[in-house]
Amino acid sequence: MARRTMSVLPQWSSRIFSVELDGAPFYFSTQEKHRGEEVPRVFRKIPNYGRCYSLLVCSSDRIRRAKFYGKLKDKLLRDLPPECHLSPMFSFLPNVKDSVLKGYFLNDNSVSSSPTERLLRDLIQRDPVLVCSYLRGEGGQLWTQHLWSHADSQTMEMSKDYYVVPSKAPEYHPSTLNIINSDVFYSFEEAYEVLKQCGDIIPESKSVLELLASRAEARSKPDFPVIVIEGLDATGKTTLTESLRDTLGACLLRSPPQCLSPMRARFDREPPLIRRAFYALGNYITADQIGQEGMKRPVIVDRFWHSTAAYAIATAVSGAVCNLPAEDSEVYHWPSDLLQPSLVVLLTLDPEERKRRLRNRAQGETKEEQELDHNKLFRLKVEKAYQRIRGPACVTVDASPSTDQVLQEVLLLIRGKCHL
Ligand SMILES: Nc1ncnc2c1ncn2[C@@H]1O[C@H](COP(=O)(O)OP(=O)(O)OP(=O)(O)O)[C@@H](O)[C@H]1O
Ligand SMILES: Nc1ccn([C@@H]2O[C@H](COP(=O)(O)O)[C@@H](O)[C@H]2O)c(=O)n1
Repeated sequence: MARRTMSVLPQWSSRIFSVELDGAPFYFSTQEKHRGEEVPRVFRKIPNYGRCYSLLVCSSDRIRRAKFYGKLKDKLLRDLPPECHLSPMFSFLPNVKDSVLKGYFLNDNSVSSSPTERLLRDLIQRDPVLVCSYLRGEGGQLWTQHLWSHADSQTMEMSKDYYVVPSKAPEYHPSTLNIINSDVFYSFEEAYEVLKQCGDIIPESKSVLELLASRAEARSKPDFPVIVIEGLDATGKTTLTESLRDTLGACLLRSPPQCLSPMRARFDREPPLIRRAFYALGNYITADQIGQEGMKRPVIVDRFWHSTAAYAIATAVSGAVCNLPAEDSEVYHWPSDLLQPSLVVLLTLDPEERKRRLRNRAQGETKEEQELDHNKLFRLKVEKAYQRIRGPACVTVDASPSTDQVLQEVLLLIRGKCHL
């Protein structure tokens, strides 16, 4: 039975595990023989009476994996004894794309191990999750990892035991390895496939697919300039795009487009794989609208692919800004089948002024926007990702002057770049 579990995960012993404590990663790996290595730091922090486990979500069905991972934390927080502490965890093959399994590291300090182990046994029988327990050797000088078998969970028959040993930080932060086609989509087909797979579980997917079925044939490049205005919320995009529309006699479009509004709230509650595919497809609908309107007059677009990619990357990458993929990473490349605007302007604003504008406006914020307010790190990552996207790259404009000054500055840029 243990062999069956291992076949789910080839190269188990080549995997690195990372546990995030207060946003900082602690790495360890496993090996058959112990050669006098130190105990990994994350285990040195476990009190003498503490027990630890790892839970990694693992299924060949990516929708099931995404849905279950989204629910797992709530379930654990609800059902585990209060003395259990959960930390985000990854298991990955160093620098290998798409090799990441996500889950949690569990430190159980409750008196009895029974309630936690009963819950974990239950989980591996019903859900796509791999559980390992970690056993402390005498004197706490050694720890071993035991991968629980799926099938014989009653007796917890173990697969081969491995020693845990410290591991160096990999070149690429593990949270960056699965971004492509899980968080950011680089073609219509890839995003479309995700929503197609959700048809049975999310009825709204069918409505989106129906809208996409009536997409206009791909057109040639619009005759008129296409100008995208990007920026965090309350940086002045609506104000500026409306003024540009009036000044230039342009058509104003947005992404996601109006026709997706009835489905948006539902997709905002879905895990990143599904939510991001929805926004990616929204860009293609907007692109079709741009294609039509751009033959008649200039087009101004309120958010487009920069927003989709920047928010997705910033959410996917955990920890510090330096964990973002490097500037030359393919993660920041524009999808080859998506219309390229003539100019992308990124409005930036001092955080305090942005907060002041948000307070004055006092509208409902999405969860992600509240996160921007509370989490400085997230905001910095979104801004950095915006600035790294290429093909086209964005031109940054300081949005703190008066509305008219910002308008004049952007008009100058448009006239310089687009000959309007
Ligand atoms: N240059 C400016 N100076 C002062 N206030 C501004 C300026 N531009 C916009 N505002 C005000 O800031 C608030 C946010 O502006 P706006 O709604 O245009 O931002 P937004 O980027 O479209 O936000 P969201 O993405 O959340 O829709 C509004 O109350 C608006 O009147
Ligand atoms: N092209 C887009 C536009 C938006 N998003 C996501 O929506 C949120 C912000 O939208 P607002 O309408 O409130 O400005 C933000 O959380 C983005 O994740 C997107 O992905 N792509």
